[in-house]
Amino acid sequence: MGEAPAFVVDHLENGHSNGVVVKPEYKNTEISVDLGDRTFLIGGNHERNNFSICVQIHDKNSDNRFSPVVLGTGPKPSKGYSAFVLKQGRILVIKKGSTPNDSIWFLEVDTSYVREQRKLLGREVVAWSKGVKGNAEKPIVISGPSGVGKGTLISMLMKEFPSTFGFSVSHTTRSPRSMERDRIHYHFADKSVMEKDIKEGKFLEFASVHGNLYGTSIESVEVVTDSGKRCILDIDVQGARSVRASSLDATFIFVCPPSMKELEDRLRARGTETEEQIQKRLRNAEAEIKEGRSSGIFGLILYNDNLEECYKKLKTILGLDGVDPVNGVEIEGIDLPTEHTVSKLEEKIIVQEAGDAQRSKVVLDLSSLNGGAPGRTRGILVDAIVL
Ligand SMILES: Nc1ncnc2c1ncn2[C@@H]1O[C@H](COP(=O)(O)OP(=O)(O)OP(=O)(O)O)[C@@H](O)[C@H]1O
Ligand SMILES: Nc1nc2c(ncn2[C@@H]2O[C@H](COP(=O)(O)O)[C@@H](O)[C@H]2O)c(=O)[nH]1
Repeated sequence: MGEAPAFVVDHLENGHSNGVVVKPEYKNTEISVDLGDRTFLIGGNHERNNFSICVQIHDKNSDNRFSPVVLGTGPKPSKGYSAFVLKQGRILVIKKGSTPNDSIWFLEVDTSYVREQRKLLGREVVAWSKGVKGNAEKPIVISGPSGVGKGTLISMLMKEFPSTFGFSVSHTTRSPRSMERDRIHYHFADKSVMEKDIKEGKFLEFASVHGNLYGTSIESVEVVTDSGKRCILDIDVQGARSVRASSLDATFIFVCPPSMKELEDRLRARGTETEEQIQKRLRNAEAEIKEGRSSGIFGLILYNDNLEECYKKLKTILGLDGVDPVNGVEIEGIDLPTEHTVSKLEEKIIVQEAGDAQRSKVVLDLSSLNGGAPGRTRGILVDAIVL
């Protein structure tokens, strides 16, 4: 299928008022993007005020204008936008006068992730994904029964490679253990709040595990990827299955204990659960190990018998043998001229500095895009030219 034609950027004169005060500098900055029998109205900040620009949909057939569920953290309001319809149900949005790390965004309106979420939520859905230069390593999903040593292995990895890996801090409704701190080990959440956030599509995955609710918010993954680090998720098998079914491309690792007896000994020695909870976790472990080994979710299975040996194998499969632990991946932002005009030539976007003096030009090559919501859109190749 060919690429849809570039759309027309309309600056709507009147903005929209539904009772929320709009900052004067962001008034009248809404743009409209035509896509089939719908117009996407992007910009202004009448709904979410200063936090993220607003998205509304105008259905041309019914002449109805409504607000979809907007997933992901979107761009902050700006003094102007340009947009282009790309193939595969995405709209490229370029901000004027923004910081390098907030300049390029993709609004997904009909990608497989959006279609999946639409089905799940039973409502119209769009999703924001920030555009970043180059490619980063895939997130790592680590699963395994409780007490097998996932947390221990992840801590070793983060200690040795502090600037390479970042931990996705999950939400849970279970109570904190004595050494656990809110927002470091988990976001300890109220069940009703977490359920509401799940309904609003804020979670990449969630599951009921050993009697409590656990989940990975989209924001938790974004925080890590935005810091330029490779994201590690410590989640149960049900969660791993959901991530596998999502559009997040990840490396899946399952950790097995040497025996059930050893698993039980480790859980007891950890001393964090009551006898009743230990029994529940051990009962669940049998099914988890069976599924972890046979479901095809996990591309890699590690046996955590001797901790040092297991850690060495983990580093080997992550390609970390002989890697300098100090240097992490750095994601650079995309620096655009503050005032600019934008044009599109096939899969290249040309951003030209406005004005008569020596003008700089930035060419964004979108031919190798990958990733996308939930998370970042990667693979933008950038050429900066000073004329
Ligand atoms: N290879 C090993 N040999 C002996 N003890 C180990 C080994 N790996 C981890 N342990 C110990 O086992 C206990 C459980 O480990 P850890 O807390 O990392 O498990 P986990 O898989 O993260 O559990 P949960 O899913 O409940 O969070 C800890 O006390 C840890 O020190
Ligand atoms: N599906 C998810 N599972 C998660 C998440 N965070 C943790 N977990 C799993 O829960 C059990 C129990 O953890 P504990 O801290 O109470 O011992 C463990 O297997 C974790 O992997 C999550 O966000 N989603």
